[in-house]
Amino acid sequence: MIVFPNAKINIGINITGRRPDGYHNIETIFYPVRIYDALEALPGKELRFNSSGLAIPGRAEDNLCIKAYHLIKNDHKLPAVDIHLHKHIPIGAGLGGGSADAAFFIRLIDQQFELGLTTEQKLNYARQLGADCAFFIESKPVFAFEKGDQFEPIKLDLSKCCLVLVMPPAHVSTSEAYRGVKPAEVKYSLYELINEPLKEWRYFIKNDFEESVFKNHAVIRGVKAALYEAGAIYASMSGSGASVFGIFDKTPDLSPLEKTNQVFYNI
Ligand SMILES: C[C@](O)(CO)[C@H](O)COP(=O)(O)OP(=O)(O)OC[C@H]1O[C@@H](n2ccc(N)nc2=O)[C@H](O)[C@@H]1O
Ligand SMILES: Nc1ncnc2c1ncn2[C@@H]1O[C@H](COP(=O)(O)OP(=O)(O)OP(=O)(O)O)[C@@H](O)[C@H]1O
Repeated sequence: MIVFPNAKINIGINITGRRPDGYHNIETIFYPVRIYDALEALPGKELRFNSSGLAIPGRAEDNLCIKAYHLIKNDHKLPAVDIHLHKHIPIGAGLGGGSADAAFFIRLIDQQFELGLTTEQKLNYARQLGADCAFFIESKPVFAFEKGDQFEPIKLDLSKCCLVLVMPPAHVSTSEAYRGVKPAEVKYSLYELINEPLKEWRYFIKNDFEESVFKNHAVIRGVKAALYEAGAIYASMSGSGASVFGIFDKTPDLSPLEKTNQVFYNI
């Protein structure tokens, strides 16, 4: 069976507090976008993982798909599987690529081997693999809170807009990005702010990582500014960076950015 894990963007992130488990409480809007990996798993002689496309840092046995396999195998009888991942979602981008692979792997194993997992069971496996992972079990627009793995569905449809994503030549570590932010309670929740008209978002909806990440990576700040100059209605870094998305009412001309960045149109 083959599945196509998609990336996400975060529209706003408020980091509201530190948790006793070392993580942070956040609020964010997750929105699925059309940048995909391809992931195949077939019953095999032994558990194997290989990949093509973008090089994935780290050892194959630490890949989140392998971790997901072991997690499910603790509770269910599973045959060995031969996994192939074609990696296309930029890594270290704030697009949740690794988390998407893990969640789609859980979905694939459930279907292929008819485990009959409930959504709640799949969410529980995903939550053990990473904070972003649970979102990809359903991969629908949601307001997320606590660690970013509890959800409230929202009605948000940007399909009439042109979404553009720019990946600059920079890499941001998620844990380092969290260390750079001083958590603060918010007066108005993103759950309400997201209902404001799109043209107002730039004045109210912020990503708390931007301030400290922009200090260390001027190139990312520059990309956001360039998107507004090109006519974006709203632009923001996604997650802890380094990618930046822009929402436009028509396809912008970003050819100057294409010289030094990877640009994805109509995501
Ligand atoms: C920045 C976001 O992408 C926004 O959606 C996520 O919060 C990050 O999610 P993720 O990459 O799946 O995060 P994990 O792999 O679970 O954790 C990586 C590191 O980020 C920090 N972390 C993550 C999530 C969270 N709510 N609080 C944290 O402090 C922790 O230091 C953790 O060691
Ligand atoms: N299937 C995978 N694809 C990509 N990275 C993976 C995968 N499995 C494990 N990893 C590890 O996770 C790290 C980055 O993961 P990912 O691509 O999710 O980060 P990101 O784009 O910064 O997303 P986010 O911060 O939103 O979770 C890589 O450095 C790699 O070592």
